[in-house]
Amino acid sequence: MGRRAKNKQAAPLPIEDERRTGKVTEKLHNKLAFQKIQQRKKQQQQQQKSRTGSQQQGKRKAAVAESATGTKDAKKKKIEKTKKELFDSDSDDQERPPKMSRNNDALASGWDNADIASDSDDGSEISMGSYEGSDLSDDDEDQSSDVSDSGPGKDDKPSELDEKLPSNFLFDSEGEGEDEDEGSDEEGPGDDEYSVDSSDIGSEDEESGGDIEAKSRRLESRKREEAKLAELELQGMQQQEALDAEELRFVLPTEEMLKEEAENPPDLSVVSQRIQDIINVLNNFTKLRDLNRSRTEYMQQLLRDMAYYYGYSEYILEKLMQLFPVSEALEFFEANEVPRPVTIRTNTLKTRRRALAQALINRGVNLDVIGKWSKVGLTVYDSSVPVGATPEYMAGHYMIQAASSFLPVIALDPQPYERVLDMSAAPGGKTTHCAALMKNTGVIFANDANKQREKALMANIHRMGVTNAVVCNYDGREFPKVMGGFDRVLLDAPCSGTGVISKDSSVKVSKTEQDFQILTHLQKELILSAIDSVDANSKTGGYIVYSTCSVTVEEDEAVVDYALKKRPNIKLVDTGLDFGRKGFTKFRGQSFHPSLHLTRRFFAHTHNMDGFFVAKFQKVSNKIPATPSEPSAGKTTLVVPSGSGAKTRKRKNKSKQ
Ligand SMILES: C[S@@+](CC[C@H](N)C(=O)[O-])C[C@H]1O[C@@H](n2cnc3c(N)ncnc32)[C@H](O)[C@@H]1O
Repeated sequence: MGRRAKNKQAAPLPIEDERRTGKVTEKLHNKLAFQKIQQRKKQQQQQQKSRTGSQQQGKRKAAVAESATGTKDAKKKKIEKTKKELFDSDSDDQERPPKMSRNNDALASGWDNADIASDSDDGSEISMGSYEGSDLSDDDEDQSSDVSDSGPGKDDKPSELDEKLPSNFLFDSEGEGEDEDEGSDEEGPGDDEYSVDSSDIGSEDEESGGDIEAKSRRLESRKREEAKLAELELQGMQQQEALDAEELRFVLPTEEMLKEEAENPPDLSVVSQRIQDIINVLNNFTKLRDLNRSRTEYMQQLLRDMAYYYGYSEYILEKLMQLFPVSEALEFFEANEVPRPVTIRTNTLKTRRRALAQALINRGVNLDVIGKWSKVGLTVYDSSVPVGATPEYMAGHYMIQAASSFLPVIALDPQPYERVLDMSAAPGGKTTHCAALMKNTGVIFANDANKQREKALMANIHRMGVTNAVVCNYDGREFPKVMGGFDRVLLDAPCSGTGVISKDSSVKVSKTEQDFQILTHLQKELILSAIDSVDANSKTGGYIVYSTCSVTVEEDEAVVDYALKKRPNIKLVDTGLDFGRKGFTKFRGQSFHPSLHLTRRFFAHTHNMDGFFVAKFQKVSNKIPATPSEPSAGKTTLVVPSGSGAKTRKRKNKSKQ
């Protein structure tokens, strides 16, 4: 009791004193334990690094891929593992051969401490230097056995290692609870001071009630020690996570650096890496951000870098970025750099797909069907002959047509003997498709405001053997005054062409804010004309299809939403296309009619076809309710596509070309 009382009063020694005296107190014990954990982690990391080589990118990706929940899971697992290790080390102790004396137990514990100390990089190693190189991290059990085999028992001759131990080492390090610290410097080891773990309970000494009490206290002390170790382990893991996060943290370039970059543009590979880094940060912003920079700043840098890397104006790039989460935006822009597969549509007015495929294969064309969604499409993989100049092409057996261009006609679903208007028809890919579906019956009014482009329209009509088309040249907004009462109207509207950038890269830089204003205004006027040109009482139809080869919301959902508001006598219906993304019902603070989900969006990176938008309306009444003023300007606008994009020019009201 006296010793206990004395030890109770002893305040924990400062670490420096501990080093000097070689005493291992609770504080140092914990410190050393923590250092040991850190050391192990370093070793594991080094091993990991040598396995993964210098692929920093991969590591970053993996780290980013480890989402918040993933990280939590890993943390949980680590904690479980730590607990298990602790438990196992208990088991190890318990599995010691019964012949091991308490001295040996104590020495074994001393080894634990020596191990911890050996990982320390401070002066305390001096007293434990002899244990360096004894990596106990994985071999506690072995070393315990060694001790049991050859280590000093109470009556044994001390081994060389044992001699190097500070005389009080075992007692202090084991008896760390205040009641537990029975060993003292002066008195040296006695039976009572030796560390006893749970395996001792039930041993030869159990007859003594005092012993049991002491053992029980030691057991509790041991548990406390384990809990502390677990806590240290957790702290270690948290610190490691913080270090990892620090490593992944991406610091934005300063203003000076950006100025320097403006004068000497950086290598594209540097910009590409920075794009990836910023996306990583944005995907795990709380953890990886530079605390002095806002999300907006990261976004701005990302926009600048992506615009530079992919060659877009920042205006267009930002507009397109808004459609996707950042990492998907990257896929979108990447897909725009790759040409889409060449696709052709069989002209069923002249041939069948099987016969056409055979004829082309015989000419050295490598092709396949386009997909389940079309019975007339073929994808051309490669060809030893130009597919735009084969005898089959000249004979009008097929049209070279983008896969996405099939979609509005499938949605329109024109029927034989109907009266159909193709409001913006040139150069006629969709007109000739309609004619084929109508089996050259009924009538298609193939209109386009651009006379020049109508030459190609007429050429295609002739080549494809279409005999039910009437070509006309009106501004679409003049319908239905020119004529109306159609069963179906297709408005494949003039647009910015942001869905076909892989074909016409000029869109990346040519479109301005003003262009979008003019285009959307025109689209809104045209869509109302298209709706007004349909007969709601058509026996077979009463449908309008609006499509664009643009993916911007202002040209797509916003125009459709506008039409729904202006013409309550229409409703959106299913397009009949069983793939494609649903249109937006909400976008950047804008809310559209809930039925907008019936519209369909197509993207190169998700559907391997040009970006496209399709909406199908049904007209339920011919009465146009009175609505607020429509967006009619004092002048008409003709949008002339150049390639796939569109150029805008104004002309005086009503003056035809
Ligand atoms: C996307 S292209 C049509 C492509 C066509 N549907 C096809 O599949 O071959 C848009 C067309 O709208 C025409 N256009 C532009 N402004 C117009 C207007 N006010 N009225 C009618 N057509 C217009 C352009 O000349 C252009 O040919």
